Amino acid sequence: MPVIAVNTPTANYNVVIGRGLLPTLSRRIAKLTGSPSTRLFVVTTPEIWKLWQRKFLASFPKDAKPVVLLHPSGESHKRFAAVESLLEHLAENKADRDSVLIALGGGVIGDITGFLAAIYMRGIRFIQVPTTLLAQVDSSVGGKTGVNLRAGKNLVGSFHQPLGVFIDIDILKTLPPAELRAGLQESVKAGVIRMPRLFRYMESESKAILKGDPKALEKVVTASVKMKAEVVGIDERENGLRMILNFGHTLGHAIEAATKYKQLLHGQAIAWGMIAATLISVERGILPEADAIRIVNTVLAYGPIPKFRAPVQQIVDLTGSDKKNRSGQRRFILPVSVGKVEIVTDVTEAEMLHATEQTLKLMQERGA
Ligand SMILES: NC(=O)c1ccc[n+]([C@@H]2O[C@H](COP(=O)([O-])OP(=O)(O)OC[C@H]3O[C@@H](n4cnc5c(N)ncnc54)[C@H](O)[C@@H]3O)[C@@H](O)[C@H]2O)c1
Ligand SMILES: O=C(O)C(=O)C[C@@H](O)[C@H](O)[C@H](O)COP(=O)(O)O
Ligand SMILES: [Zn+2]
Repeated sequence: MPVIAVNTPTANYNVVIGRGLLPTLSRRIAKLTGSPSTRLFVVTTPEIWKLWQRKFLASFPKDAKPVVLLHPSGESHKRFAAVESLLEHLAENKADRDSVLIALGGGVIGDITGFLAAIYMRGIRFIQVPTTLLAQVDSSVGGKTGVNLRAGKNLVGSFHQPLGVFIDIDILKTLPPAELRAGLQESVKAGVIRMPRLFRYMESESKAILKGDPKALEKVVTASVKMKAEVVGIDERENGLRMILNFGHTLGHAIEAATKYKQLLHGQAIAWGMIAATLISVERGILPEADAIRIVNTVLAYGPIPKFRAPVQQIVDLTGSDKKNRSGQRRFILPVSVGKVEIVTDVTEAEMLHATEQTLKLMQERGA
């Protein structure tokens, strides 16, 4: 069973990856918290709870069942209002500084629960049990937590590392195919930015991966987590290297905001942004065309990316709210080969508009 250590200046924890982990959680969590009597609070969505509560609760003794807080599904619910109401529930249920929150869900639940843990009583512990592929390969690791504002994605939040991450590949069995694909697109990102081996694997094995073969998924998850653990270990608070994890996000996040978080899944918006960034690299002559073709084809192999409605100029304007910006300068992560990217600050508005239009055209041509 792969165990990947994450070591940052503020925390050391393990990401455990395997099959059949869910029914063994109670023992594992007690080991982490140091006491079987720690009060546990699970934050999850009604859909996930309905599907997985029996397996999740199986290992907890009758008198030590976690308190369950349900939060509605979807990116449009990753909002401050939800945080306030969940905090009230924690207080009503007498959560204290020794209590531990468990995020049982995708990235939305993980980001919200991590944020609750970061601010409730000025900070308590939390554990990630990611249930989407996207959360398993990316959002459950690294301690970025928070919510969206109308002006942009994740504009409020905190860095707060989990106590541990338990990834059960079996839980992906019930994940809708579009969610699986969107998660796989964030894994292609991991390959493009720093893991050419993962990229090649995803390029050649897309059939098995898309079928949901657990062995193939475990490989993808393990490689993606390894890459992320290494990056956040070097740069926990995104002062430099960690920005590479934002490949595809400058325009991707802008599209999510422009479409009010309702038309595309996060992974789909990022897939779109990765293609646009790849086209900028080609136009600049910093990425060989052959590599660009491989990147675009592999991103789209895990597609399609649904059509969305938003004015191109508005998308470009919204990149102005990106957290990577400094002194008004937009930052882009541009591929220079498969497995290597550069962080640049001089992409012009004209380049952004052109790449956005080119990407829209390409999508039309591919019927994506
Ligand atoms: N913190 C980070 O580092 C980080 C990294 C990447 C993405 N994110 C954030 O993650 C979010 C996207 O996360 P996501 O793609 O997991 O989406 P999500 O959390 O919205 O989950 C997707 C949907 O799948 C359902 N679902 C989850 N697990 C299921 C299962 N096993 N079976 C059936 N249904 C299931 C959920 O109820 C939900 O409807 C975005 O808000 C993004 O900004 C954060
Ligand atoms: O962990 C990171 O760092 C990332 O950038 C991972 C991204 O995939 C993720 O979408 C993250 O939530 C983006 O964070 P933001 O700080 O750019 O809002
Ligand atoms: Zn992302």
